[in-house]
Amino acid sequence: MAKVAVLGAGSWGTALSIVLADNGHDVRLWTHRAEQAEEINETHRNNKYLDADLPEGIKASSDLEASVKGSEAVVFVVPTKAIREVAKKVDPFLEKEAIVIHATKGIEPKTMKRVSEMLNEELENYEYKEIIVLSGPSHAEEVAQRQPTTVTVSSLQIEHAVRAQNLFFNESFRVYTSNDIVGIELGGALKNIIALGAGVSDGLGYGDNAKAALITRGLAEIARLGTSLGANPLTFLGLPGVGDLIVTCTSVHSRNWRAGNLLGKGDKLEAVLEQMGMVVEGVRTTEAAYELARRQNIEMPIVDAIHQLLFEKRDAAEIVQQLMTRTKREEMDDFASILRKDQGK
Ligand SMILES: NC(=O)C1=CN([C@@H]2O[C@H](COP(=O)(O)OP(=O)(O)OC[C@H]3O[C@@H](n4cnc5c(N)ncnc54)[C@H](OP(=O)(O)O)[C@@H]3O)[C@@H](O)[C@H]2O)C=CC1
Ligand SMILES: O=C(CO)COP(=O)(O)O
Repeated sequence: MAKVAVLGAGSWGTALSIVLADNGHDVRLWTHRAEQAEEINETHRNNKYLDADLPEGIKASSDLEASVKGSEAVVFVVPTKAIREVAKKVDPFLEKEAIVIHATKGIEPKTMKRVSEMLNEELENYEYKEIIVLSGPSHAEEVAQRQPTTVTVSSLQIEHAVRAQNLFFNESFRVYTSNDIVGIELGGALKNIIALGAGVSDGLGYGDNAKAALITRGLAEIARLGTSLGANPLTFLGLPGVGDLIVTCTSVHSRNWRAGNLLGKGDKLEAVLEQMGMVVEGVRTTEAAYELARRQNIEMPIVDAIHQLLFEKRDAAEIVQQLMTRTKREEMDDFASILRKDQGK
């Protein structure tokens, strides 16, 4: 069994630590707050973030060097905005034999970089092709209860993805592999924007028809942008694509859905984020996707609408009206263009 360092003691870092400890691994759950490490080690719980008893195999620590030293795998699970800071801090201690995995879902505003690209820039000894992402429809709350969950791990070097698959795979946590890291990271990050929209729709009092429309047309936007950036269009029909989109748009566990729901009910963004107390990745990813869509010259009306709501202080009901009254068009236009692109036409 391996020593594994999990960097980030929020809800997802804690849930992934449970999976690893269930598999018999010796888990170091690193937090930047010493008092949180003490609390976890004394109570075997991480109450602020997850309602679960933690297995004995998890030891929390605020000592980064001790956490990663001798680890066979290092798993980054801090929010996107903290990735560079934590990667810079951990770089001097990383041993080349360790595989680097991340389970963070976001795109960096301004640089428009995916998390694996940010890690590649910050970690001296790792090549881009070695970095692994873990993503899929997986709310921490259900993983902690060992409810059946499926995710995908991806790396350009498939043997790295297989090592991650072996590390996490168990009877309630089924892990697939893929080499489409671009599609998998984009699917996981962009669905958060659509989940904000699904929450807004519910907050406004709209029903299942509206939500199904958002999910379906949201998937078309994600696939259009993703394909323009080199992703395999089929990835968006998989777990880290439509799978994660469904779970995030329809679950009360989703922080993005919950934040959107409060916005739809009329609360202000700053108040909503303060109230959440956990990361709502879709907000910063909206900034990045809005710019990416312009750079790639891709039409993304739902992303534009969420951008207007979050950053241009537009009224939610007005934005829905604007989406509904866009120019008439043929439904499968976007898919036809994705297929043509995939076939090199
Ligand atoms: N929750 C889930 O079900 C899932 C989440 N994800 C993704 O995982 C990532 C992490 O999310 P999640 O765990 O839910 O977020 P949470 O908000 O639950 O926790 C974030 C954690 O990161 C810590 N943190 C924040 N900034 C820093 C920093 N600069 N240095 C060190 N630690 C820091 C926080 O510390 P502090 O307590 O001090 O604020 C906290 O422990 C996100 O990208 C999310 O999209 C992916 C799949 C499922
Ligand atoms: O990515 C997730 C589930 O797969 C978690 O989504 P939220 O961050 O919206 O809770």
